[in-house]
Amino acid sequence: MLHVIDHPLIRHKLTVMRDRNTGTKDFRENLDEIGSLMVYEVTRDLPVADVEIETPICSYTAKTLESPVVVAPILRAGLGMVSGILSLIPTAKVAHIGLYRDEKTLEPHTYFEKYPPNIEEATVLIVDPMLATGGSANAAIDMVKRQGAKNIKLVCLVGAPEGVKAVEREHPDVDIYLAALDEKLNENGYIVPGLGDAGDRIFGTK
Ligand SMILES: O=P(O)(O)OC[C@H]1O[C@H](OP(=O)(O)OP(=O)(O)O)[C@H](O)[C@@H]1O
Ligand SMILES: O=c1cc[nH]c(=O)[nH]1
Ligand SMILES: [Mg+2]
Repeated sequence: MLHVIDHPLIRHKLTVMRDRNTGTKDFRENLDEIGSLMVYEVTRDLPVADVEIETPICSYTAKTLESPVVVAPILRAGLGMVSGILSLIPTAKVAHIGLYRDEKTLEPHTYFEKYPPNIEEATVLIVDPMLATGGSANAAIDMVKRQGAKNIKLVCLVGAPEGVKAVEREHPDVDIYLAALDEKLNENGYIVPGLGDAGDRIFGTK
């Protein structure tokens, strides 16, 4: 299921990121802030469990998060969303999924993976600013499923309809969260209007 998280603050910050004149510092800061704003909606349906506590006044059956959360950024660009998410879920563990998209074939290639233990019980948030053809997201979901993860959400900033369809087709059990659903992909596989190459803009590599 696709959720587009439409909020004036997210729209405003995304506009700053889309602007070609925005430099690395402001691009990073806005990505971080949007990550925080999105995670509030993304975690809305996390399961909670009863816990017995003593307030200063009385005994009380309160609620606590039932299962751990793992944040799994797709390198490199996904790293730019991690600190914003951890600011709201500071106890989350972090997995790393190293993937790059071949510039010509647009096929994803894996170069690194590292996971915290007990990922089977966790809610896994795969994060990447860009969902273009969906090849990288599908590969990342395959990878975490191979580790035993069952409860997976995909959190991206900007998605193309092509990428959304590809993930919905291969992984109908994975909810997709976007800050914006853009128009299309161009002939080079870039999202239109998009925000360019997220990794290069975050890390200043172009
Ligand atoms: O949906 P897709 O067609 O697979 O494209 C999206 C992927 O491309 C970008 O990564 P890139 O390969 O540029 O790596 P980088 O983050 O290291 O720049 C982006 O961050 C996604 O991971
Ligand atoms: O528009 C796009 C598509 C893939 N990767 C990006 O960083 N941007
Ligand atoms: Mg890139």
